[in-house]
Amino acid sequence: MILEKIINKTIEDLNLRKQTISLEELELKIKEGSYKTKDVKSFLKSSKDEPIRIIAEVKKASPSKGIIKENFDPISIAKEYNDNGANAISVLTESHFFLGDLNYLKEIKKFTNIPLLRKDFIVDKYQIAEALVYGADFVLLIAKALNQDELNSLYSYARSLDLEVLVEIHDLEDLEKSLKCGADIIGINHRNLKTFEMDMTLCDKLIPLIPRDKIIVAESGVSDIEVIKRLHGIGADSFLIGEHFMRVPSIKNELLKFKNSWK
Ligand SMILES: O=C(O)c1ccccc1NCC(=O)[C@H](O)[C@H](O)COP(=O)(O)O
Repeated sequence: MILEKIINKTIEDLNLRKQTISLEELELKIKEGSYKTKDVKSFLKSSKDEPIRIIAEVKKASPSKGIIKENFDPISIAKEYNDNGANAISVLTESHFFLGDLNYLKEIKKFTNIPLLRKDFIVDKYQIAEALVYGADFVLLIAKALNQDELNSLYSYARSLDLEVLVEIHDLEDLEKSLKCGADIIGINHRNLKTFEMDMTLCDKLIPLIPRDKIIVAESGVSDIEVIKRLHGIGADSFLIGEHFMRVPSIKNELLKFKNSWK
């Protein structure tokens, strides 16, 4: 199963990185440094002035599609996102299956004025401390990859560092877990991470069950202005879009089109 495979590899890598710098050392760095995070919720919550919020992803490859973007330049992609109305940038940092890199976060942080998401398979506090040190403003926690205690503990740890958390769900059981851990930002991933199957009707089933004060992010498979309009109409605040932006001739045009789709 792909999710298990990714997580096993993640843990292997993590154990290697811990030999170079320990969690205690990372935490000391955080204590002695000045790592200020942005107010992520204000960037992701739909408002009258700006109803459609976009989290644009820097994504070279994926387990379901293989290489998505040849001649991948994460810096110029992130610049285009930052300069053309994206509300946040999702930076894939997983290196084996998505060909991401933690250093992309650090580099992208230097010139962006919108929040950065560390998009990875987080199973350990260590990755959360790393996320802050490398420049993230928020982290992804995947409900399907964690039991309730793990989710609660990683969530609290992230919040204790002032990192916001996007809790990703795919079904009712995940939704219950996300609410129990106190998530304020809930991502509904249309993609089943175990089978890669897409269910673009998932928001219709899950959004009505989510308290109205939560920020809702529709994730994966979004490439169409009609889908954005429809999902916004039923309550989605933000849209996490990766592959589509990697394939279009002009990210700028596509971002503008999506952001204005409510008009
Ligand atoms: O993208 C995949 O194939 C994938 C496979 C297994 C686990 C996670 C996966 N993707 C992570 C994501 O959630 C997406 O990168 C993100 O939602 C953007 O999706 P898309 O717009 O479809 O690229």
